Amino acid sequence: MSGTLVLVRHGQSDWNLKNLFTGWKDPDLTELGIQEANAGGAALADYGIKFDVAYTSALVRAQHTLKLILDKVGQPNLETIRDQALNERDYGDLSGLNKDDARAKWGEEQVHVWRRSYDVPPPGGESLRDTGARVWPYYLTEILPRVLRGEKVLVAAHGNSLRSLVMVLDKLSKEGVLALNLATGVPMVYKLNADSTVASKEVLGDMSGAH
Ligand SMILES: O=C(O)[C@H](O)COP(=O)(O)O
Repeated sequence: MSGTLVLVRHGQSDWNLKNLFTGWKDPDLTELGIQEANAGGAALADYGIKFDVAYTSALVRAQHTLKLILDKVGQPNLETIRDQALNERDYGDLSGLNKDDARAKWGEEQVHVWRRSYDVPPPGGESLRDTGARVWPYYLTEILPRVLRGEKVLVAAHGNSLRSLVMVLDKLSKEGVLALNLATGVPMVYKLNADSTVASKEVLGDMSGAH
């Protein structure tokens, strides 16, 4: 057994609440999002984990979530690395549009394909494959070596940047990833084998509400 990798999607953002495509836009957390981040931190505190390092994106909703979690686990000054490689998928021309308006304009199926498929990008944006093409190399070169050295690593990021990682860790197919949704603020605790494969996965909360 090597180290521990904890992945958590940011809490609800202001644009999540307004049902707007967000991508690389930079809204902060709502009051509910703050509560969700605190709940995720409390679950990790109850789990009894102490982290060696934390990673997050260049976007404030993930950075704020991370700060709240670190406060809850009693590590407010933990080494934290921010990198845009962990940013949410770029939603391109859809950024800022209401998701229901988009469904009315382009149809339910087309919007679902843009949001959840593996290799179909939204107009002017990134597909999940495009997102993974920046997330996975960053994970391999920066994060995984520290986990394999036995460190406990926390990553606070986004629904789709984390879906691109979870897809590989959980060995999901292109078809399987269509149904993968990550709830806001719910930590996923991975223990890895020496060969970087997943030894165990624990979800510290209710992932069923994810959509
Ligand atoms: O970027 C966004 O709009 C959200 O963070 C994720 O959106 P999605 O769940 O529609 O992919």
